[in-house]
Amino acid sequence: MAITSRDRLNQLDLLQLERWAESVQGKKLSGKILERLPSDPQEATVAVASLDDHHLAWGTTGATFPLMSVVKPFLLLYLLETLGAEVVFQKVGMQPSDRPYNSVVELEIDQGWPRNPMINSGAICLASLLPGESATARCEAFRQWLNQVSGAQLVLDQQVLAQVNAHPNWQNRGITHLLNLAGHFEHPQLVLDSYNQICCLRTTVTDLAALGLVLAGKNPQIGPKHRQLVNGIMLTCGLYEDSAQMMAQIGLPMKSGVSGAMVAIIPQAGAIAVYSPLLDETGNSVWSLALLEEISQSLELSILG
Ligand SMILES: NC(=O)CC[C@H](N)C(=O)O
Repeated sequence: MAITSRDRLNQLDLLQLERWAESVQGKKLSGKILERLPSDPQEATVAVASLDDHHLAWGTTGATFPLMSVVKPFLLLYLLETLGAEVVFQKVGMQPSDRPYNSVVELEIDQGWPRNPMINSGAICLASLLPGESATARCEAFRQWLNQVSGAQLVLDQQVLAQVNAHPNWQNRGITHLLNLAGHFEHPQLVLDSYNQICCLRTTVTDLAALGLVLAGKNPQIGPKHRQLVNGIMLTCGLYEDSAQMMAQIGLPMKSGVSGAMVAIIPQAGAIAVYSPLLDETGNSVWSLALLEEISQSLELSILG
C-alpha cells in the first residue's frame, strides 16, 4: 500500500525536524521585524501535528505571538460555518491579489470590491459579518468558537491591541472608509475595531498547529466543503502577491502574518505551524517559508505533486 503524507508525518521524529531547522538557520536568512510589533529576532520555533495525534515541536516553543493575518482563514471558516457560503461570498471574492496585503489602490481599482478574504480589504469586510453587538463581544464569540473546535487556548493580547490602536494605520482606515462608501457595511469604526481585535488573538506554535488540524480535517463538525473553500483560497491567496510562486515551490495551503506566524495545511494528513518574526518585503516570515519548503519537499507533502 502506498505511503501517504499522513504516514510520513506520523513517522517524522524530532531529530530530523531539528536537522531541518538548524540547516535553515545556517542559511543566515535576513528579514525585518515590523516596527509596530516589537519582538525578539532570535525566536524561531516550529510545531508539526498529524491527524493521528503525532505532535513534534522544536525551538523557542514557549514563544507566544499574535495571529495577525493568520487569523483570516479561521475568520472565513467561522463565517462559512455560521452564515453559509452564499452570504460570505456576497461580501468578498476569491480572486488572487497582486498588490500588498493592505493596498488601498487595489480596492479603488476594483471599485470597492475586496478580491479575497486573505488581504486586509477582504478580512475587514468579513469582520462586518461577525455576530455580536461590540468589537469585544464579536472577538470573544469568535475566540470561544475557535478554541472549542480546535482545543487551542487563544487569548486576546490586550497589550498588542493597545499597540495596534496606538498606530494610526492609515492604510486600514482608508480600506475601511472605501468599503463603507461602497455600501458593504455601516459603523466603520466598529468593523475596524472588530478586525483589529481578532488579529490580536495570541497563541503558540503548538496551538496554531491545532488550529491548522481543523482545516486538515480533524474536526468532523466542520463541513468538508467549507474546509475546501478555505484551503483553496489559502493556496492561491494566502501569501499575497507571492502566493503563486509559493504554491509552485511548496504546494500547500499556507497563511502568513506580520507577527512572523505561518501555518501550512496538509489536507487529510496534518498541519505545520512556524514562528519567526523576521519578514520579507511582502510581509511573510523568511525563516518560516524556508523551513516549510524544506519540510514539504523532504516529506513530499505537496498536494500538487
Ligand atoms: N499581514 C498581516 O498580518 C497584517 C495584519 C495587521 N492586523 C494589519 O492589518 O496590518
